[in-house]
Amino acid sequence: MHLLIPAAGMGRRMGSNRNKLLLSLLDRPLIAWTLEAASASREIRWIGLIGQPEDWPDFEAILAANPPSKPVQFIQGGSTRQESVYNGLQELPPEATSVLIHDGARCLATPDLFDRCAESLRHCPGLIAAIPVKDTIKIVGRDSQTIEKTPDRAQLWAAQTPQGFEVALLKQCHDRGKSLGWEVTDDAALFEKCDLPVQIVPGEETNLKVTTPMDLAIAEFILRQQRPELK
Ligand SMILES: Nc1ccn([C@@H]2O[C@H](COP(=O)(O)OP(=O)(O)OP(=O)(O)O)[C@@H](O)[C@H]2O)c(=O)n1
Ligand SMILES: C[C@](O)(CO)[C@H](O)COP(=O)(O)O
Repeated sequence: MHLLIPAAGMGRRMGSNRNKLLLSLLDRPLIAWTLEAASASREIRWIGLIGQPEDWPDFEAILAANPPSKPVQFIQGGSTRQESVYNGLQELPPEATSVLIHDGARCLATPDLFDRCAESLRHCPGLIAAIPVKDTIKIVGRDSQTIEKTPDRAQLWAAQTPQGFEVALLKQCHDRGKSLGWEVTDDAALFEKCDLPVQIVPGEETNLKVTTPMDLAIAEFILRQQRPELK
C-alpha cells in the first residue's frame, strides 16, 4: 500500500512561526511520531512525504535519526491541503492502484489503524477513518449567534485520516474539483461530490489532529499513556 502524508501546512491555528509538524512533542518533532507509526505498519510499502522545500532539510534530519523501514519520497506541497494531496497523487509510482492519505498532524494514529484501513481498501473504492461524535452539535446561523437546528447525533461522525481511495478515481475527483473550483478540507468530500461511495472504518479516539497549542498538550498526555517507557 502506498501512503501520502500531507505535511506542507503552516500551523496558523497553532500560532507558530514555522510548520507545526516540526514542533517538539516529548523528545521528538511531531512529524517523527507520524512517520514512526507509518513505518511500523505492515501494509505500508512506500511513503510520499508532502512538504514545503524549506522544511526538507529538517525532514531529512528526522528520517536520518530514525530511518524508516520503507522508501520515503519528498513531494512539493501546495498552498492548501487539497493542492498538496493533488501534487502527491501526481507523484505516485505507476504501480500504485490504491492510496492511503494521512495528515502529518495526526501523529497518534497507530500502525494497526493504517493496517485496518489498508485491508478495508481491498473491498471498497473509498474509505475514511471516523468516530461517532460525542457532543450534541448545533448548526448556527451565519451571524454566529442563533441556532438553526440540531442534527441527529446518531448520523454524525468526526472525520479522521487515514482516508483511502482507488488512485484512478481519486485523481478524477481531484481533477474535477480543480477545474470547477471546489474547495474542500478532506479527500472524502471530493469523492462525495462526485457521487462515489465512501465507507467508514472505525477510527481511534486518540487519533486527534494537532491543530492548537491545547492539542499539543493533550497529545503529549496521550503519548505518555500509550508509551509508559517515555515517562
Ligand atoms: N498547504 C497545506 C496545508 C496543510 N497541509 C497538511 O494537511 C494536514 C491538515 O492540515 P492542518 O492541520 O489544517 O495544518 P495547517 O494547515 O498547518 O494548520 P492551519 O490550518 O492552522 O494553518 C497537516 O498535516 C498539514 O501539514 C498540507 O500538506 N499542505
Ligand atoms: C482531513 C481532516 O484531518 C479530517 O478531519 C481535516 O478535514 C483536515 O482539515 P483542516 O481544515 O486542515 O483541519
